[in-house]
Amino acid sequence: MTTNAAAMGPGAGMKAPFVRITNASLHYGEEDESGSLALQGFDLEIARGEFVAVVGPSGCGKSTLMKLISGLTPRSSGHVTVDGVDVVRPLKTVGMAFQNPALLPWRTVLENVLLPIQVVRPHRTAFRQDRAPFVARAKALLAKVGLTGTEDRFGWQLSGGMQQRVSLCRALIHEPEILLLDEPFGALDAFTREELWDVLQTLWIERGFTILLVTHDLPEAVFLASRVHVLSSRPGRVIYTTDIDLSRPRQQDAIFTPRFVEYVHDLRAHVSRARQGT
Ligand SMILES: Nc1ncnc2c1ncn2[C@@H]1O[C@H](COP(=O)(O)OP(=O)(O)OP(=O)(O)O)[C@@H](O)[C@H]1O
Repeated sequence: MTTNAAAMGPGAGMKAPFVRITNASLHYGEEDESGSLALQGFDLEIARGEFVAVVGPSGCGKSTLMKLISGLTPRSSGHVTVDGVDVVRPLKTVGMAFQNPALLPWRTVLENVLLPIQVVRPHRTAFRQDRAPFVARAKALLAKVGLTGTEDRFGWQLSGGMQQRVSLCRALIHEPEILLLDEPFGALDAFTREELWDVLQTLWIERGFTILLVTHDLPEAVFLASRVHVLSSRPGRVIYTTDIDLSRPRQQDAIFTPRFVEYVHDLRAHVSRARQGT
């Protein structure tokens, strides 16, 4: 593995793992044949501020990994800690975005972005007392992703790419320490997707939070992440890890360079082997 600090970005050089998963398993339902063993013998460490991507065959447990780290579904065995805290219930320090932006249609863009603040303690109480700082924060985030002027519109009045930008703002409004992204750009056309790569990379470079990105798109993983993990077929575990030693900020042209293509080919070979179970 390579460890070029310039390429690794804000999280580079920080040793203590922010996320630590040790020999974890996650079993849905009963632990007999009626259930489903999604993850087994799972080990993973993510440094604070690191941008990590996870790729692997369909159904190998990538989304389950998100649930494991966020505490939405508890592990069946092993250890999972985030910032040294045992994950046994849903964490408040997590922001999440999915392939489907799932904006509430009766709420405006601004109200959608503010939703986590209105739901999650302790922000809820502070919000009731004084909305202004939160509204200012939401507007600043919308400006950051190029959506100034859309605050009073509804999600269904926006394009898919714009909705996904709103979803990113909603995931970030409570200033989470870790952002979990489950194929957030999977439903978008190629040009919009690449625009959002830039938006996400800029947000990460500026704010330095930890990101775990699940994606089927290998160029997306290589463009965005500093480290990519490949999972085995179900039950998933990490079978291959590579550091992406490309300088930041990465430009769209980078995807045509031989080194970029080499990373993608290497990952494709490992995912292909994982699919075949070899
Ligand atoms: N709530 C659930 N109850 C039972 N089994 C589940 C549940 N959620 C996921 N599974 C099973 O766990 C396994 C891993 O699912 P998961 O969604 O984590 O995979 P994935 O890698 O994200 O899939 P994909 O790449 O297709 O999105 C699959 O076999 C799936 O059917």
